[in-house]
Amino acid sequence: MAENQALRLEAVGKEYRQGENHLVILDAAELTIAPGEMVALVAPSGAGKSTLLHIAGLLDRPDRGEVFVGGVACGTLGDEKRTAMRRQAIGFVYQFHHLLPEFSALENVMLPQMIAGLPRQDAAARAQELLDYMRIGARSAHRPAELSGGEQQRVAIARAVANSPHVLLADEPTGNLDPTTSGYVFDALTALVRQSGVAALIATHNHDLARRMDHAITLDAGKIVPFEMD
Ligand SMILES: Nc1ncnc2c1ncn2[C@@H]1O[C@H](COP(=O)(O)OP(=O)(O)OP(=O)(O)O)[C@@H](O)[C@H]1O
Repeated sequence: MAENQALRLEAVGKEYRQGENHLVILDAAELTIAPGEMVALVAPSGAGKSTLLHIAGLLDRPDRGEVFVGGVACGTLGDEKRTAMRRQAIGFVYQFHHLLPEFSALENVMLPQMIAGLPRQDAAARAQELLDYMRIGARSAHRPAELSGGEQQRVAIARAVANSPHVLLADEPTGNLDPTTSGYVFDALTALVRQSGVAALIATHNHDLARRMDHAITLDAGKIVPFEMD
């Protein structure tokens, strides 16, 4: 891949048709995110934020254009290869942690690695390392219900990068936290992105967080354009 392109959207188009209605969500949209770069996606409700994240995350296919993940063109991949690519090369973080309640923090971070075929011991070592990095290593035996909201979200972030993905997609990753906790979790997320070299696209309505990223973008009539903050 081009050194500076962990995620690239090239001339991406997406429309929804419902009866007479014809909704253009993405129109020749262009986006490139380099390894270790953080891009804020700040878009009003209904502008197409989820559509963009789903297309970048290979959960949905564009009508036109191409998505490159780690330099690989994903448009022509069959369903099985896309799923494998999604599991290996893309990490997701949501507003709510979606951790598995019956497993410990460590096991939650081990699981995606074991699904990818890593031996249990190696997965455990990597999971502990990531939890330590997220400053939650001492809580690795706790189940999600025994963790605070900020701690749960740290585990979810560690899980998202467990397979060393090229791309991290996050949808309001601190949206459920109070401002102080949100700031701490965002600090940990930033350190992890910089250290791991994952390319991060982070949807947020929080302008303070958006300001702390490398760029902020928004959607305007289907185009991806810079978001101007006041
Ligand atoms: N499968 C679909 N069929 C028809 N219209 C859809 C479909 N999915 C989304 N839309 C419409 O496309 C537009 C963009 O949807 P999307 O979910 O991407 O918005 P969003 O920016 O993520 O909004 P929010 O922040 O409220 O979740 C909306 O007007 C939505 O109603």
